[in-house]
Amino acid sequence: MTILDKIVANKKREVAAAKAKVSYTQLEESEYFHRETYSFKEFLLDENRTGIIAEFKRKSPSKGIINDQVTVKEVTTAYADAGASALSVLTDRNFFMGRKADLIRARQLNTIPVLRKDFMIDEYQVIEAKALGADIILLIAAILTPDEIKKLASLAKSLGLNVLLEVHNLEELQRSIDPNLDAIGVNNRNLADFTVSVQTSFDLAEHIPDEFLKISESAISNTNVIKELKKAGFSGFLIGENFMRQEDPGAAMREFVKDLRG
Ligand SMILES: O=C(O)c1ccccc1NCC(=O)[C@H](O)[C@H](O)COP(=O)(O)O
Repeated sequence: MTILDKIVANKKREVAAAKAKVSYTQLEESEYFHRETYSFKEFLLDENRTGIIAEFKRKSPSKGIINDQVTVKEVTTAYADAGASALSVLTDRNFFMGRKADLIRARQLNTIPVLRKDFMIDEYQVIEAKALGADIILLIAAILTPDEIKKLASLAKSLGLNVLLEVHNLEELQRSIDPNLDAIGVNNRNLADFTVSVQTSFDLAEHIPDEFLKISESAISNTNVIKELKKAGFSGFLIGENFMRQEDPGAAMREFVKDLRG
């Protein structure tokens, strides 16, 4: 069983428990359920911002604990001040030490798009994402069929959410493209064996149709890579560990952005 299989098996149990605890009606009564979401595209292409989707990530299966000493408040507000185009907040508890409450907190404190970073396998989670205050959901091609992607993406769009599809290779990309997607993210981390290579983004860039925003995800740790990715057509850069492993992730992002704008 791969780690991804374990995450999905656990997620099925988690979603069943969440459904038993909070009904669809209760989700729809949330203060955020009827809010108008921020446009991912508008923030990513805003030249006053950086294209960086800055992630709040305490722990990961590949690295263990990264940073469990900082708060959502100090980190996400500093990320936004440093020029993040969007925030990514992990809500998976077992494998990433994330919490749904982290997403609510990030929403309360910030006025830029927030991505619910989780393993979406069920329509309930999409509705829940809207209720928690998310603007963007992530669909991971490696764990979904093309029909599931279509169904989840179409539900998300009907709720005003932006949809980011994550792929790791050409086969996943070609079988998963759907008109309801806003952005396609190339994950530079192989989720089966955790090896990382930014070359994956460069290799897939030309295969992503131009109507989708192109995002490069994971293992980005220097600004020269971002400059090269921009030349290859990427407008979004998802960065987690590079900032979160520092004592002050917000300050780390500020320095990074200074260098990027250099
Ligand atoms: O990060 C992991 O170890 C991981 C393992 C299994 C599934 C997903 C995983 N990460 C999710 C992500 O996509 C990253 O958190 C995100 O792209 C940021 O990556 P990084 O900048 O390398 O922290």
